[in-house]
Amino acid sequence: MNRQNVALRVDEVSHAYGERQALAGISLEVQQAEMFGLLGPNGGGKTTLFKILSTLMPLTQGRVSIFDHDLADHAGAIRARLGVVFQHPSLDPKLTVFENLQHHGHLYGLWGNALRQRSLAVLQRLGLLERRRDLVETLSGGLQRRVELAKALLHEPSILLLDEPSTGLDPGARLDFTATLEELRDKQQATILLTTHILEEAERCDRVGILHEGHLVALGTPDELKRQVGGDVVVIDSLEPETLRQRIAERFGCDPVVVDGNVRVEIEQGHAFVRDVVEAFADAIQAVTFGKPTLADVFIHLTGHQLWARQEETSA
Ligand SMILES: Nc1ncnc2c1ncn2[C@@H]1O[C@H](COP(=O)(O)OP(=O)(O)OP(=O)(O)O)[C@@H](O)[C@H]1O
Repeated sequence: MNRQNVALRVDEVSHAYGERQALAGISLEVQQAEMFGLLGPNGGGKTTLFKILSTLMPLTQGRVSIFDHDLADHAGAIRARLGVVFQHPSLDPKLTVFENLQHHGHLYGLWGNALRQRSLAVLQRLGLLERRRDLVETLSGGLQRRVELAKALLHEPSILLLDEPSTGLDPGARLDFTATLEELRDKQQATILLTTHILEEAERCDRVGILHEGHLVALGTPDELKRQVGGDVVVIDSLEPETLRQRIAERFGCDPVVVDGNVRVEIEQGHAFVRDVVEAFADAIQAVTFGKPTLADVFIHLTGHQLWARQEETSA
């Protein structure tokens, strides 16, 4: 990694809420013009780290620097260089898109023609110019998120921090929003750090850090992380998973595990294994799925747990 181009450096950051250790010695770097995703299940520590980085919560242990400004000493200077999109809506629904931007601009000391020109430029960049006179409450969820982004960009920040930006968006709007972020990275050289528990969003980041119980359990490009999982992933639904797990281990000399009531095998040549396992244990198998590893498989591989509960998977 080129240390010259580091935009954000997190060094051994820990945080405890009373007895509960929410972050345990997190270190990572985000490069300029990189889109970095912090992926993790609920409770992993994403929001805690996000709050520290966005200066909402004091840093109690470790170091954070943003463009070589130390967070502990220069929180004010850092705040001016951050564009933050929070998980919860921060727009006034009864105002127009343009009015929302004007109010936000005033908070950053922008006024008059300069603010107007900058608002129009940001709206243009995000494809919102035509909608500037619309009340925010009349916009779709996806468009409202884009207005949040416009707000965050108004003071021309050096780094964008986004907390679960696509939560609540339908898959189409989510793809659209991620494409907007990619465009900002590619055309404006924007540095982006986002938290997410949505796989598709993490897959499109340049690099991903996986947070689990306050620890950074993996860090790398999505492809690098997926290569940590050996071969293909076969998941077998069985009424007696533990018995089947043992029988498969004995018969095939592999190392299956039971995760959430399913037998899970990481194996090369998964398609051939599926054929063989079904032939060998047809009586004990309800269903089999097989595929290339995803980041969810990386998480299981590293922690032995699912990234999220089943019902969230379908509704996310
Ligand atoms: N204000 C608080 N007081 C006490 N414990 C807290 C507080 N905020 C968070 N925690 C705990 O710290 C741990 C990390 O929480 P955090 O909100 O950072 O995780 P997260 O990955 O952002 O999860 P989520 O996606 O649910 O927001 C969790 O165990 C959580 O219960």
